[in-house]
Amino acid sequence: MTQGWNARDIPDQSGRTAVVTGANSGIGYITARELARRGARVLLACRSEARGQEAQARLLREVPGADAQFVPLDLADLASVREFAASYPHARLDLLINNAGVMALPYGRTADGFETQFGVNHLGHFALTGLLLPKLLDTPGARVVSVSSGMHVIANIDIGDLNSEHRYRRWIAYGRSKTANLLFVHEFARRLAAAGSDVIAAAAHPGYAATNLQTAGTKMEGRATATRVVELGNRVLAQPAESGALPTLYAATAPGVRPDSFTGPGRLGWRGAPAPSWRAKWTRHDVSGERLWIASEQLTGVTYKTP
Ligand SMILES: NC(=O)c1ccc[n+]([C@@H]2O[C@H](COP(=O)([O-])OP(=O)(O)OC[C@H]3O[C@@H](n4cnc5c(N)ncnc54)[C@H](O)[C@@H]3O)[C@@H](O)[C@H]2O)c1
Repeated sequence: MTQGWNARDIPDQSGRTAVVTGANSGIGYITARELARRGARVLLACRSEARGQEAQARLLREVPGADAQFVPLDLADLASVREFAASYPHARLDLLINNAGVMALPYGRTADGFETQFGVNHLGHFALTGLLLPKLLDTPGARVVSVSSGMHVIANIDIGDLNSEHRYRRWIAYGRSKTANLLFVHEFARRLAAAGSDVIAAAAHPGYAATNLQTAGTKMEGRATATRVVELGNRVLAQPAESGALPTLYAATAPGVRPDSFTGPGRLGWRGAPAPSWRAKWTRHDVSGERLWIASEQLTGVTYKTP
């Protein structure tokens, strides 16, 4: 069914409004650009003003006449998330693409004291989605796509140590944050169905795509050799960000996408056309999903108001 699906297959998005987090680079930028190319109004929700403005200018060069605007959003700061949601200017929100992410960083904390990977990849998006939920519920056919990763398979969440305070292993923390993305989608989809809402919560996995993601940590630590090795891997093994964005674009726009589905990069698991992706059993665990949800509400102070 998804055989050979590519960006040309994105249905017309005229009249639709999309928010893409982390839209200044990599998969987020391509996602924003292709949605805009199909006629969507796109808000580029980015942390850095300079990079956000640059991305907006680049997008307008690449898609002349596009309706694309940078809006500041720092997912590592709940005040910024609240400000973004409170000043959201449009009546409708058709697509919320929870794409921004960080990977394998040295231990750090967000402005609110959460471990950075859990805080940005999961909690920031949890708060953002909850605060924008009234707009999503008011928009027929709205979808929320969370960009997870095949790397979720390396770690289940540890509900007793969500901020990795007892022990921090950077890759495990990344895997946990990506499991949290999938558990969030699972529990959100369950809650939406129970409320009789037609909002679709789905997840995507880009495969291995050459972006800034892989070198952010090594650059932060000044590890030049490691950075070069990772860059070589990106050149030789990875697919371009254009291909990495396809599962997200598919989950966001293709007809027939199911709630709580996980679209990945095809049979090989790391590149190829969008297809249903394998996911670890623990990402569909109802009790875990509910526990993570309750903890996320407590940590962020954001309570979801489903009808
Ligand atoms: N590239 C891959 O191979 C790959 C594989 C699996 C999953 N992913 C996922 O894809 C998503 C996109 O990553 P990418 O590969 O395009 O990397 P990228 O580094 O190019 O993009 C990540 C984006 O997130 C933004 N971001 C980081 N911290 C933020 C914050 N505090 N507030 C707002 N924005 C913030 C960055 O500025 C950047 O724009 C991530 O969620 C990542 O985990 C990527």
